[in-house]
Amino acid sequence: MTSSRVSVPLIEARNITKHYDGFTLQGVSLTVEPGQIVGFIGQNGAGKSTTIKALLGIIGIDAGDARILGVDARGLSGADTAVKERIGVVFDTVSMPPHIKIAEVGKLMERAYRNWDARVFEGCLHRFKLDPKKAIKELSRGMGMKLSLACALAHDPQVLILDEATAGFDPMARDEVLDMLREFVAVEDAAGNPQHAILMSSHITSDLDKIADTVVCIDDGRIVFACDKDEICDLMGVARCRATEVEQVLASDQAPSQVRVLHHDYGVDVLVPDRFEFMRAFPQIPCDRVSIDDYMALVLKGAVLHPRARAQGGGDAR
Ligand SMILES: Nc1ncnc2c1ncn2[C@@H]1O[C@H](COP(=O)(O)OP(=O)(O)OP(=O)(O)O)[C@@H](O)[C@H]1O
Repeated sequence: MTSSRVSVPLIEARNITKHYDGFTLQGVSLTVEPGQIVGFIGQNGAGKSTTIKALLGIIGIDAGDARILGVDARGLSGADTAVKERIGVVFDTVSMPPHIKIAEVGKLMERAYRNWDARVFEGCLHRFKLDPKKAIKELSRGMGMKLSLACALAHDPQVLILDEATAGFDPMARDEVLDMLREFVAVEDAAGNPQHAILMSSHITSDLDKIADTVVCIDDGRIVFACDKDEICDLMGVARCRATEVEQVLASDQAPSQVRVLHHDYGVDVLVPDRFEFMRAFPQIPCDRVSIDDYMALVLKGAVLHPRARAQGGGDAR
């Protein structure tokens, strides 16, 4: 942020609850500030799409508060078109009539959106190598997603909400899309204040490693962590220990009050808060950069040990 101005979240969920038979979204809170890309992760069925639909007012919520651009999600469908135009949404499926051609999509969108920018749309088609003469039914899944993203960007949104929208991209297209998302979120007003933000759910955590500022993880309807991505990926480490080395690490002054560990057949992964300090203290133990996948596995499947409590006669806990 280049300004000391207090920024208002562009997307905000506060304690949202939604009950389905067999699943409950339980007090989900998340915020996306101007200039931020927030990655939303979690296992299949964890509640990502339900949260996104609740934020967009596509489904009703039982309790809590969901807002985009300050507008209550409950009133979003009836909101001013000007508000809806400022929200770009891409799901993992294309919901357009199968027989129409890409060029016709542009014409239809031009009529639907006041701020439609045909040059942005055509620029996206060019970058994505999409042929305007192709019909929707002739597009592969990845091509359909590219078209949806082109449409979302061309109506000049302030926020982009992407639900598994990068799943169909090949590696080259993926890098192109990540660049476009970075460009989108870098837009500032004349005073240098960021104007745009992105919330994107994804199972492709390597994409989030590259572009997310914050990573929010949901599991079984609850938020389990919301972390600064750089803190995970740049500072933390995962020490690949043998069983005997774990005791050594836990007994050291370096050990924090809680240590997350994940047992494998071949050893034990130990999450360390500062991998550079750890490598100085234990040069013989390999310690890697933590990927978002590693961190999620350690949090969701690992155990928490309390070395200091153990030293004083306490035990281990989940
Ligand atoms: N309309 C619905 N009626 C009943 N249950 C639903 C409905 N929509 C979603 N669910 C349930 O809510 C839970 C969360 O689903 P959701 O689609 O939010 O998960 P997700 O995290 O997006 O998963 P994935 O990564 O597989 O897309 C699942 O158990 C799902 O079966």
